[in-house]
Amino acid sequence: MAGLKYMSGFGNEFASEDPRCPGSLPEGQNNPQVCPYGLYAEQLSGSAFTCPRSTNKRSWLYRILPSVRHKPFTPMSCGDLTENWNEVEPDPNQLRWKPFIIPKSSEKKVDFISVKDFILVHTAHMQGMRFSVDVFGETRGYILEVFGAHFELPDLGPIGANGMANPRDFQTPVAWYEDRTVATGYTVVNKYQGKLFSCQQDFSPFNVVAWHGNYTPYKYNLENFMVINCVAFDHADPSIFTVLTAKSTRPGVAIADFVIFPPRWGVADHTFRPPYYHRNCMSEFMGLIKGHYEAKEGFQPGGASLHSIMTPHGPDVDCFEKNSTAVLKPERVAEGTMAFMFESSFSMAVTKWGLDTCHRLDKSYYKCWEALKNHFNPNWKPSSK
Ligand SMILES: O=C(O)Cc1cc(O)ccc1O
Ligand SMILES: [Fe+2]
Repeated sequence: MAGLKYMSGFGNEFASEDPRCPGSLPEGQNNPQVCPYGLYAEQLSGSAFTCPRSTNKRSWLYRILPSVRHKPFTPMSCGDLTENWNEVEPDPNQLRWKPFIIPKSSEKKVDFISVKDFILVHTAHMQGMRFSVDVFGETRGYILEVFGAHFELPDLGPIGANGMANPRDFQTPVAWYEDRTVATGYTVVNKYQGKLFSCQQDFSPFNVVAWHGNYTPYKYNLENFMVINCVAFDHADPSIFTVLTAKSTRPGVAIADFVIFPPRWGVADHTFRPPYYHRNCMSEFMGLIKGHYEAKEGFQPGGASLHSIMTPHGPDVDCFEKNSTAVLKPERVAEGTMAFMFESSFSMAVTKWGLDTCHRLDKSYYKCWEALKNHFNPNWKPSSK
């Protein structure tokens, strides 16, 4: 929304009133007998009531009409969205998708709801905050829906008190309401147990005049990430680039980590600088928002890759050969690019649409490693330093 103001901080207890209604936030209590301005009080719980304070999330919303005033939900077409994770056989191969096609403006309009299900990591069912999506011009996006935990900033350990994604760069919108009814009504879509349902109501759901709490939407500009990188030798694990983590109950093991590969300096000495070859007990789903990913040609903006649990992967042959002989001097890595990874301790099932119907699977992906040569020399001798 143009001109919308934001408050800065991550996970804060915020309080906000639409400036058109001063005093709309009840003072000293959440649930007065009658709310200021004749508003309705509604609590939105993002955690069990009894979660410890450190993980308890809830907000109190003061609405023109409460969310409950809607016509009954009825099932709607789910399109290619699925909740059946057994519809295709598991595939442990390296998978890569070409950029997903943006429909021509002459074709049927695609709205957010008909967007395909890409990755869904789920441990329990939980519904969340209502939102609308508006885009300007041709747009692609990636969505990660995490159930059972909320994203947190990762601990910084020896890095210290500052760095990586800094809390102040997260922005939460201030209260803003619209008091609108439209003849055609508003459609609210609810994803419930993996299926879509819709209901009609005659008033705007964006009718919160005042609110307080710590369960809020937020936005974060990835360019604000304070990048840490190796300044001596060897390639650091990509956990140094974690923006947010949704923790599981096992310490250090994430339901999902959101990791980025931002522009940075590469200065490591006597090191093969790009990502190493590896097999990981976590699943790695990657996307490229813009630019070029250092370890792979053929990974295009708007495309994606999935390297499943223990699936071997790493730099393509050109990247390996070039970087094995490169003269190492300080250089900018990933300038003008933004790749990311959703890393999860869960196995990821790919939908029928993703494997088949979308026709974007790059069937020749495996070939990028085929020309890797055997450089083994049994007579190799350490060179004198
Ligand atoms: O596979 C990938 O490209 C992501 C990745 C990057 C890196 O620098 C180290 C490990 C890793 O999984
Ligand atoms: Fe990887």
